[in-house]
Amino acid sequence: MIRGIPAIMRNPLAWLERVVERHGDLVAFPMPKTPVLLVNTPVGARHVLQRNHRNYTKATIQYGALSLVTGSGLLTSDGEVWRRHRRIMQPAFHHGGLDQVAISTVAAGEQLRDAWDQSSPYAPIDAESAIMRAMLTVVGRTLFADDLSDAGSDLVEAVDRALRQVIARATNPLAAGPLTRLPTLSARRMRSAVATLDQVTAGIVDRRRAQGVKAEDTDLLAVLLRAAGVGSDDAVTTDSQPWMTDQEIRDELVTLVIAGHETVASSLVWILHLLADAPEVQERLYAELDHVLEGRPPSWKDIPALAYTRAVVDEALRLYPPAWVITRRSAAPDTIDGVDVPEGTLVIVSPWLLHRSAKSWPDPERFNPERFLSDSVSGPGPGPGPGDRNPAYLPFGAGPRLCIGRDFALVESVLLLATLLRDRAVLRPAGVSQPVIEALVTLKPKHGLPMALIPRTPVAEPLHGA
Ligand code: HEM
Repeated sequence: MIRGIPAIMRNPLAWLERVVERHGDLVAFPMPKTPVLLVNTPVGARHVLQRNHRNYTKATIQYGALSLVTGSGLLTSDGEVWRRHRRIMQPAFHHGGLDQVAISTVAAGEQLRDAWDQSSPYAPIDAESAIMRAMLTVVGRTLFADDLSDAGSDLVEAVDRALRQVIARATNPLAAGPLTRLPTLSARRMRSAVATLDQVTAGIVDRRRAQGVKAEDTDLLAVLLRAAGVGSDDAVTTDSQPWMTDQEIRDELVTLVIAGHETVASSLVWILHLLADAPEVQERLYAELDHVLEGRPPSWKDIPALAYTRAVVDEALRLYPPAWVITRRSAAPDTIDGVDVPEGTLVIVSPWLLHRSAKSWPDPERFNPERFLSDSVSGPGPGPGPGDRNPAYLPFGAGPRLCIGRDFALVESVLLLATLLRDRAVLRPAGVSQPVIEALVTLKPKHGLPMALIPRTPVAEPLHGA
């Protein structure tokens, strides 16, 4: 594996594909100090993430590198700290708050349409950076009750800089450990990006402390501040100690800024890319949007009727899972799918591989939303869709560490897509080449994604079954 480091760093997705092609679905790497096991069977992946999750921690290179930016937020922490934080934060992700997510998403989508319209008549804009900023404003409004639009560009840029350093360290074990403390250019870049994140999150907290936390506030920041003893007599405490320190609040805000906008933006960008090359999927999607919305902006209550839109989102998450690799470390010896796993093994599960395996998906490379269409009459709302029945489908992970923002992300994705395309068509401009995938913390198009949104006439054909 050490000899393979340049290849991993150059193109980790191609490297993973080559490994399973040559060595099968359970691959043990002969590493001198740390045993490493790539697990590419649905049963094995679910064993690690779900069935025997207690034996698998996040003490991995991937999460160690990420924690240099997020500290011990929900994504990177383990054990008692993780359990306490998840319990405190879960209510802010309750379904009751999703209508606010819907309102903010549609508002951000309308702004995005304006940006497209203002670029000299229907010229392309870089969908990647525009969607990234839009999703950041949704996170700001819904989770922190704050307007992040002014800080947007700085924040997006700081997150990008920080995460590039994270991935450089995570894909190159030589860059981890004591080397991270050397005053290299990369370390300086990381420090300056983290300083920007610190500054923006401190600003969010200061503004909210000054404004006060009301008993009826249910946004995430209110929940965190209450746990730190702010704004109410019944603050969540144990032995008169607040449940959260200022540092813990900072770590969770940075975690949510990163986990909450970059992932959703990544999935939306790949949806536009896939749609641009699939006229028949566009046609069916537009037929549903015309039928349900009749040209008006969507709202929360339209979601159950937007079943095909949701299937497009699910299928894009299959082909381009933003979290393309998930790692764990075994705490005690175990057996995965018949393979012995010594204590301390670094286990790698890749949704990218599992989602494109011909053993689990017929015609796996094809963009075919139909495979996710529900048989149910009411259509899917937020929450698990029919695709979740396939054990090889893990875009949001599995088990107790399942993404806390899954329903939040699905509402955002369905409604942003519906807002953008309710009377527009997405088009890859002539001369713009296919994007090159860059596997960073999420999957990104290497040089952005220039796309045009052009007005379209309503689809004449009635929707099948409508
Ligand atoms: C399409 C969008 C998203 C995808 C594909 C995604 C994917 C994932 C995955 C795979 C995990 C599990 C990682 C592991 O097991 O190691 C995860 C965890 C997490 N996600 Fe997401 N996520 C998305 C959106 C969001 C959003 C919108 C938020 C917040 C608003 C969020 C916050 C988190 C947090 C805090 C965790 C850690 C949960 C825990 O361990 O308790 N994610 N996400």
